[in-house]
Amino acid sequence: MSDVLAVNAVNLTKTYGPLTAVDNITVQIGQGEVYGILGPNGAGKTTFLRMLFGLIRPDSGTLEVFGRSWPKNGVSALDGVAGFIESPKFYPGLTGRRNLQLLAGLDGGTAGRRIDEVLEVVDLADRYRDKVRGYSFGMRQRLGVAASLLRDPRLLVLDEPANGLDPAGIRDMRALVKRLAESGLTVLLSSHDMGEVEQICDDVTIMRTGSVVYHGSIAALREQAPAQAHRISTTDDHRTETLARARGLQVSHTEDGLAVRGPQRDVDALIADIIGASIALRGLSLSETPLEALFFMLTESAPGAPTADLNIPATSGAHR
Ligand SMILES: Nc1ncnc2c1ncn2[C@@H]1O[C@H](COP(=O)(O)OP(=O)(O)OP(=O)(O)O)[C@@H](O)[C@H]1O
Repeated sequence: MSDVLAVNAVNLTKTYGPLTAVDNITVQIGQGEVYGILGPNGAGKTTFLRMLFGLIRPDSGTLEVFGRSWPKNGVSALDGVAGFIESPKFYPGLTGRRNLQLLAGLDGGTAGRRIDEVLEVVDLADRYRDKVRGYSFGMRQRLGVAASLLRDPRLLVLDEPANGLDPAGIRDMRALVKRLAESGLTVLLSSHDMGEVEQICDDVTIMRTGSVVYHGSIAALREQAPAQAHRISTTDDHRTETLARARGLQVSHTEDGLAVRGPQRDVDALIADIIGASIALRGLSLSETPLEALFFMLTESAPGAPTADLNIPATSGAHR
């Protein structure tokens, strides 16, 4: 496999009037990687993908896909790239197979011969005769992946593929993306869900209001994640806080009580202390997972603060 990066975006910026949607970001994805672009709504993920597909032009910076760029190579910059931004669109009155035939006709080449194979890959082989209007949202998303696979891509780009799916649809879509990734395809997936990216991707760029706040491996990010908090609410949170601190636990205040972090045995001892002190326990639950907590810290706190606190410079984990 060549050393050429699947995606090499350097110092990309895109503005809309006064708004900087993407602010000087660098994203480098090796061939065969399963890469996540993660961020809350408005972070700039879709704007980045639009630039990658040549739908909009960056104000500055360079973007190469397998060594090709729009300014130098025009539309052939997209050779080997397939995917969809937001939701794929189909003719609802035509069957899934007919829709794929029309797309294969536009693509030419060997695409037409791959229709049955790609329907099989996305688990729609038994529904290909049905009209798309009868498909669930998840089936349409999977048909979108099938349409992308018709082009036999080397890079598959998926913009929030699990968005709007029910739990079963999310499970099926994740399983599909994992299978595709295992087949050696380079996958670029945008998402606002840390759990999804953690399950599927090896590496991630986390964005917030147009900027990169982290890029590197999920494994390196996991090492920085804080301990999972227990959310506790009682009839006397003030005394509970004193008891928790006496146990050496970290305590912060939440909307409905306290968030307590520390070794499980100390949390267990605290619960016994609370009951021993005749304080009634009203609620006890685990907060978001450590990586989710880290994601919120990176994307929601004051600019500059999270990365400093967590010792994660925005450019940490540079993998080349
Ligand atoms: N065509 C446009 N004109 C003006 N502003 C835009 C345009 N496209 C995007 N923006 C703005 O750029 C910012 C980034 O939007 P973008 O859609 O890239 O974010 P995102 O991370 O994909 O979020 P979402 O998950 O909500 O799609 C937002 O503030 C958005 O309102």
